Amino acid sequence: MYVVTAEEMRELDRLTIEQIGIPSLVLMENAGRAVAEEVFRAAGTGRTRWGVLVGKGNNGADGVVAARHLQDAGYDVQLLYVEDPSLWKGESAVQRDIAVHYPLRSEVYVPGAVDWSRFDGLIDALLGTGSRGAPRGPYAAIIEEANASGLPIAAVDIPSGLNANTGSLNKPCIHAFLTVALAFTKRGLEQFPGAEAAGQVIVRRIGIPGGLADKLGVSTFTLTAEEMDEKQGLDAFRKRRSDSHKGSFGHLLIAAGSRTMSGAGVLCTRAAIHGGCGLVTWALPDRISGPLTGLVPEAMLQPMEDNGHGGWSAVAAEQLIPLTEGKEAMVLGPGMGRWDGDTLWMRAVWDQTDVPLVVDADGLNMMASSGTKPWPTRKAPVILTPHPGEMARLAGLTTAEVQADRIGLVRAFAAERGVTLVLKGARTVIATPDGKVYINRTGNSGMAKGGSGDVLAGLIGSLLAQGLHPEQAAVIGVFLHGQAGDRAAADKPSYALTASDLITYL
Ligand SMILES: NC(=O)C1=CN([C@@H]2O[C@H](COP(=O)(O)OP(=O)(O)OC[C@H]3O[C@@H](n4cnc5c(N)ncnc54)[C@H](O)[C@@H]3O)[C@@H](O)[C@H]2O)[C@@H](O)CC1
Ligand SMILES: [K+]
Repeated sequence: MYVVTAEEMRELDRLTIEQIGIPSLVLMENAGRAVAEEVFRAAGTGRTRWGVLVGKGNNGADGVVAARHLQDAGYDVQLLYVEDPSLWKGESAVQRDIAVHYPLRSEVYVPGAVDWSRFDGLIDALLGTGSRGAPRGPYAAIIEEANASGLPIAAVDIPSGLNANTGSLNKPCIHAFLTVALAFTKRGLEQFPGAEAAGQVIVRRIGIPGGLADKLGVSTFTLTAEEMDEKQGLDAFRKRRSDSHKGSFGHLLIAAGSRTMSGAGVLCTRAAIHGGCGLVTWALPDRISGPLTGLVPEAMLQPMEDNGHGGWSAVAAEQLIPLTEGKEAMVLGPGMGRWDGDTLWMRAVWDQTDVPLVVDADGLNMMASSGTKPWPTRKAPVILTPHPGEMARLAGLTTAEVQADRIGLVRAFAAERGVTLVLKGARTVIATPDGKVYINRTGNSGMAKGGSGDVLAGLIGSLLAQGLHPEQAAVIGVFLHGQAGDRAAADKPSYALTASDLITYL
C-alpha cells in the first residue's frame, strides 16, 4: 500500500483536479463523507453528540462536510471554528456558507470557554497536510483542551500537530483513537510516535486514482498481508517443489557467537534452519564449540582456531574467508564481540569474499568504527540489519536523530551505500539500494528483547541462501519475524515472549 508525504499528497490532489478534472469540492465531499462513515461505524448509536474542531484550511472544510453527513445520520453535531470564519477563502468559505444554510450549529472557539461535557466525542479537523511546524495560537490551545477533555477524538487525515512526513509529534499534538487517512496513508501515520497518536488508521479512497501514485513515483509502501503474497512472492516462497532435496535450498555460513554471547549464535543458527535453508554451517570460536556440540543438531559446526580464548580476536580473517566457498550466503556479527583490529578484519572479509552478506550487531559496529565514509560497493549484495543505536553509529548521528526521520534516513543511506538496509524497531523499515522503502506492520512489543535481532539475522540469511533477491529476503524475513511474534503473543502474554518462541512460531 502506498505511503505518501504531505508534498506528494498535495501533488496527487493537484493532478486529480487539474489533469483528471475531478473538482476539488467533489474530493472534499468524498473525504468528509468517508470520515462521517468511519465515525458512525466506530461510535454507532451510543455516542451521538459530536464536536467538530474546524481549522481554516481544507482539513477544516473536510470536517464541515463530515459534520453535515453525521447530522444527516441523526447525530447531534456542533462546529467549533478555531478562528473567526468570516475571513475564510476558497473551499473553506464554501463549506462555511453551506453550514449556515444547512443549517449546522456553530460557534467560534474561545479558549477556556468550551463546556466539553456537552460532547461524546470530537472530530479533529484543525490541521492536515498543509500544516507547518507546531500548532500556533488558538490551534495549540484547542488541541490541549481537546486532549485534556478525555473525549475520544477522530482525526481527519492526520492528528493535528503530527509531522506527516516523519511521524514526530509537535507540541501539542492531538491524540486520536481513530484517524481516517484520505486517499493514501501518510508516512507520519506509519512510524512512531505518530502511529500511536493516530490510533487506528483507516485509509479511505476519495476519488484519487491509485495509479497516480505510481506515476508520480511514490516509492514508500506498507507491507500488507495481501501484498506479501502478491507482490513480494511470500506464497511462492512457501511452496517448495516436491522433488527438492537439501541441496535445493542453499547453504548458509554463519559467523557468530563468543564465550559470553554464545546464545546469539545458537538463536541465529536455529532461526536459519527454521527459515528453510538446506544446510547451515556455524563458524564459532573453537573453545566454545565443544560445550555447544549437539545443541543445534541440524547445523554443522566449524570450530575456528582461537588460542583458547573463546572469542574471535585470534581468529584470522583468512580462516573465515575460504569458508564462504560453496555457500550461497553468510551472516556475520551476532554475539561476536569486539577486539583490537576488528574493523580491518571485517573490511578484509567484506573485500575478499563474494558471497551475499548479512551484517548484524557487532559486525555493524566494526563497520561503524571506520567512520562514516562508505565502504566500496561489493560485487555480491549486502543486507545491514541495525537497531537504532547501531544505525546511529553507522550514520554518525544520535539515536534520537535516527528515530526522528527513519524513512528519510534509510532511503538516503541505502542508496548512498548500495545496500539493503533493515532499520529495526517498532514498524521496522526496509530500504533498497534503488530507493524503495517498505514499512512492516507485523510484530509487537513482546519482541523488544535480547535475541530477537539474532533470530532476524539468521532468518534473512536463510532466505538469502535460498536464492531470494536481497529485497525479498529482507522484506519477507522482517514480515515473518513479526508474524511469528504475533502468533506467539496470541498464545501467551507478550511480555513473556522469548527469542526462542519466535523460532518456534516461524
Ligand atoms: N482538494 C484538496 O486539495 C483536498 C484536500 N484535502 C484535505 O485538505 C488537507 C490539506 O489542506 P490545506 O492544504 O488547506 O491545509 P490544512 O488544512 O492542513 O492547513 C490549513 C492552514 O492552517 C494554517 N497553518 C499551517 N500550519 C499551522 C500551524 N502550525 N498552526 C496554525 N495554523 C497553521 C495555514 O494557513 C494552512 O493553510 C488535507 O489534510 C485533507 O484533509 C481533502 O479534502 C482532499 C482534497
Ligand atoms: K486533522
